[in-house]
Amino acid sequence: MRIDIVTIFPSFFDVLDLSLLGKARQAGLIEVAAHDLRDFTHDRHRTVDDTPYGGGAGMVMKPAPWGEALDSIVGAGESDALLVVPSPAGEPFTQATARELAAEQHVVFACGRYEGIDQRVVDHYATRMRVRLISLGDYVLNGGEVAVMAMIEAAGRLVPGVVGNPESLVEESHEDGLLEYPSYTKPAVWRGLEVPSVLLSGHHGRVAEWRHEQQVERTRRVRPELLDDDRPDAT
Ligand SMILES: NC(=O)c1ccno1
Repeated sequence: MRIDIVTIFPSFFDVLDLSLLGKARQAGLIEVAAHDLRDFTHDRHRTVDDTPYGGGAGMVMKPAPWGEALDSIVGAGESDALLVVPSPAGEPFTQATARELAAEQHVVFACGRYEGIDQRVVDHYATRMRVRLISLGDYVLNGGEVAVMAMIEAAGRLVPGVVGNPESLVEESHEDGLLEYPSYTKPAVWRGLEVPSVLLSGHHGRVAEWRHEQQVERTRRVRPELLDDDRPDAT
């Protein structure tokens, strides 16, 4: 999987050299490159924004630097790459979205700042490639960088070979539509709190049943909307 990120803060993504994703990059499972949008400006101040047509507060990111930056990544014609633009106006980012991104060969992330990117950038590239506006949630960030970091983390860990034990990806929140069950490790008693006895029973069938019950109970309590009516275990 190849990831390109266009941002005015490329060093923000230096952290991707660490931990699991860092190892995945060293192993060649994921390639990541951050590009400075200001490298695609031509004035002394390396200007990337201007006042909005129609007035209003804030500044809008100019289309020209974006066009040069994105063309430097995907070329001048059509592209099979996916352009992702983090935006509060986008579709919700879910585990299913993470899986979809993980299956892509090439994802280009466009990190907007200020009041956003001139709409014509999205409109133009939508004629040449797939474009998705994606939102982390119903709140506004100062820019797309934090959202892109979360998306890269969520999708990157699903790329085959990145996580050592693929089994650990299966029993996680949202993978099967439920929140994950509570986990425990040694000691069996900690500050007077005991590990549920079923987990000490060695009876795998009972442990699996208890864990599923815990998933349904936690989901019903915290995220009842995830328990759609036709789930057999939603009753
Ligand atoms: N909610 C979001 O994903 C977002 C992206 C940029 N600003 O907000």
